[in-house]
Amino acid sequence: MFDQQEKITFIGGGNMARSIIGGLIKRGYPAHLITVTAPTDRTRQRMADDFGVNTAEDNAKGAKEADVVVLAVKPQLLDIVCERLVADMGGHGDKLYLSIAAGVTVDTLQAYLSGAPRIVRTMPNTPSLLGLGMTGLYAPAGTKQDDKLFSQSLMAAVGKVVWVEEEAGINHVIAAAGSAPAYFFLFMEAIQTEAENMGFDAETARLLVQQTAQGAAQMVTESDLPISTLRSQVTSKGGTTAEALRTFEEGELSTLVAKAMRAAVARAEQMAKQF
Ligand SMILES: NC(=O)C1=CN([C@@H]2O[C@H](COP(=O)(O)OP(=O)(O)OC[C@H]3O[C@@H](n4cnc5c(N)ncnc54)[C@H](O)[C@@H]3O)[C@@H](O)[C@H]2O)C=CC1
Ligand SMILES: O=C(O)[C@@H]1CCC=N1
Repeated sequence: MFDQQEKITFIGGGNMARSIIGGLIKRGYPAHLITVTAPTDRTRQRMADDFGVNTAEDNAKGAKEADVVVLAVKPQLLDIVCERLVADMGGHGDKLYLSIAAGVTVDTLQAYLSGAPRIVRTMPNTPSLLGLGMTGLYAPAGTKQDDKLFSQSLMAAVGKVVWVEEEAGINHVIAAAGSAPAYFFLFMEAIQTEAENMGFDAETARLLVQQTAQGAAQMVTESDLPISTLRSQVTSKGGTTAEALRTFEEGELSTLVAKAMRAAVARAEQMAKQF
């Protein structure tokens, strides 16, 4: 599975780092090659207990020996974290830096990392934890093939990957995949709530929604048919689904989804100017 096994340090042990690390360990990446840095004892302890990885409180200590550094802190912290990291390590160390941060461009990262030449941007999502992630990758012109291949194999270990040619494509991946699990969760929450209002207990309402969502997703995955055909197979003429879908149409659901995705892109663009 992993042709190359490098020492990887994750700077930050939050939701997304956890999802990727959990996925990597599940796929057999050696835990002793992974280090996570985080300021709180609790996060470090959980990472060590759950995945058997190394931990460090100090970012530079954790990253100094690494071949690959995954930047997994919030975008607004990246400047201070990166600048401190290279200062404490005495330079960027010519490591491969993989950023998962939304809205921070390669140029900006390079400036934060004292000109580090090996930077790849990735945009994963939380289902990586189950090996069902969807990640977009972007490497600037001139990136070595080895660095591209390693970044790709790392993210492919926790799901599917797509490369984008232009850096702006990362923002489109955010809208369609990075942020999108939350859209589906919101939809599922709404169904669950209304099922409860209709009289189902919470456990049954959750079962109804989770099994249906999983079944629908699996049908899309396993079928060659367009998604619209799968939809029409559920929609009997003059039946119940048609009425429900008509209600969505009246509420302009598709327009609303497009608007939401564009809002995600706009926010990423705004963040790129801000951070
Ligand atoms: N959560 C998601 O679904 C996705 C998140 N991302 C990106 O991943 C990055 C992290 O996001 P989350 O994991 O959601 O955030 P989070 O808040 O769960 O995790 C951030 C982690 O950084 C740690 N941290 C804070 N200050 C630190 C410091 N000085 N040094 C080292 N670690 C420090 C925190 O302890 C925390 O564990 C963000 O840049 C975000 O844009 C990308 C794709 C999806
Ligand atoms: O909400 C965010 O900014 C991050 C990036 C994609 C998912 N979570």
